[in-house]
Amino acid sequence: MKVKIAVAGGVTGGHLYPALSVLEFLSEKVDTEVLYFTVKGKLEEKVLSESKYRTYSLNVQGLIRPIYSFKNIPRVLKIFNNKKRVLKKLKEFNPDIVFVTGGYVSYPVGLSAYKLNIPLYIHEQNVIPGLSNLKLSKFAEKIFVSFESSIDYFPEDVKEKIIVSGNPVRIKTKGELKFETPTILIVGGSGGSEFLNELACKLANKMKNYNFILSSGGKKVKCKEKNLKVFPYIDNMYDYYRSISCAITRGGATTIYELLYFEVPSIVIPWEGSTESHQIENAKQIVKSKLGYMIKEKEVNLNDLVSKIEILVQRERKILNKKNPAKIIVEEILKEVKK
Ligand SMILES: CC(=O)N[C@H]1[C@@H](OP(=O)(O)OP(=O)(O)OC[C@H]2O[C@@H](n3ccc(=O)[nH]c3=O)[C@H](O)[C@@H]2O)O[C@H](CO)[C@@H](O)[C@@H]1O
Repeated sequence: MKVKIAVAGGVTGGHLYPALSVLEFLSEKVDTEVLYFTVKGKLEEKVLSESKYRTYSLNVQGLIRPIYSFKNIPRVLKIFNNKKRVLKKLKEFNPDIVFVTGGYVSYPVGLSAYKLNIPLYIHEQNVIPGLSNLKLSKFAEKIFVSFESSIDYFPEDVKEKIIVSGNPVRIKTKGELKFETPTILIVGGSGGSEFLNELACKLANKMKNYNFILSSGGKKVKCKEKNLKVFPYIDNMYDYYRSISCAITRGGATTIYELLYFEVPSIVIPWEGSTESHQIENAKQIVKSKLGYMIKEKEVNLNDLVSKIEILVQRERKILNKKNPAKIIVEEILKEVKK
């Protein structure tokens, strides 16, 4: 059996990695031919250049909020211009299924799938669904969500198509890591966070008996502390999640799901500039599952943070063997293709 699948979802790691996790699982099961719609110059073009998947680059931009801003006119025009290119490419490729994971690139791809009568599956990472996925939900055959509470945000007439699958986790390892000293990972999402970079410096300076690892997103780090190791990006997050004592992160949905999946004791400081403050809703999942704390940026206090870290690092870490949500989505894809 061979599956031809067209995929879109990127610009940030939060949209890209769940899609890649599904493709990895699918390729393990069956012979797979992939066409990935990418956004010019964005993260997915770099990551996918090292993969065996075929790509098709689009020159589109996301919409500025509020939506009815005149600045959006050229952006909407770009989306419309690209729609014709997508439709043509998709028709040529003629996939069995189209799978999108949100972000503005998903919209023209999902809409074209619907026009061409190709089954459309969508995955939403965030508790509050993104605009593209929400608009595409009525055209989709199946809608996968990471969290049960997302269901409330979808229109009534699409709810029967929703499956609470969880968020596909990417398992990429370079080998087991072992830390002698309690180690705290600080990561501000796929693009990094200047706020967390600064906080990492303050914490490393105040907590000399702990090791800190920071994924800076290539953004400036203004200190050189002995107990702070800085990487512009970490490729093998899987290895770190399994071996650290605790994490301090932003509230990106994919990061949040990974923390839940690997049961990492965590402190989440959501980025409040996110659309509709959706990172706050994501972060609440950590509190709900009693895995750690959510602190609003304005309420961050160094002494309070130190005591929270001291509590979290006491928790015992377990190595767990859970079902990857990617498997649930792959099973549904295979059922659809076999129809
Ligand atoms: C600024 C922005 O638009 N943020 C959004 C974006 O976040 P962003 O891309 O920052 O997404 P997430 O925090 O959800 O996910 C980041 C992903 O990158 C990986 N990673 C990160 C750092 C690193 O060094 N190495 C690495 O592999 C993480 O393990 C994770 O898989 O998409 C998310 C999912 O739709 C949204 O919830 C966020 O609000």
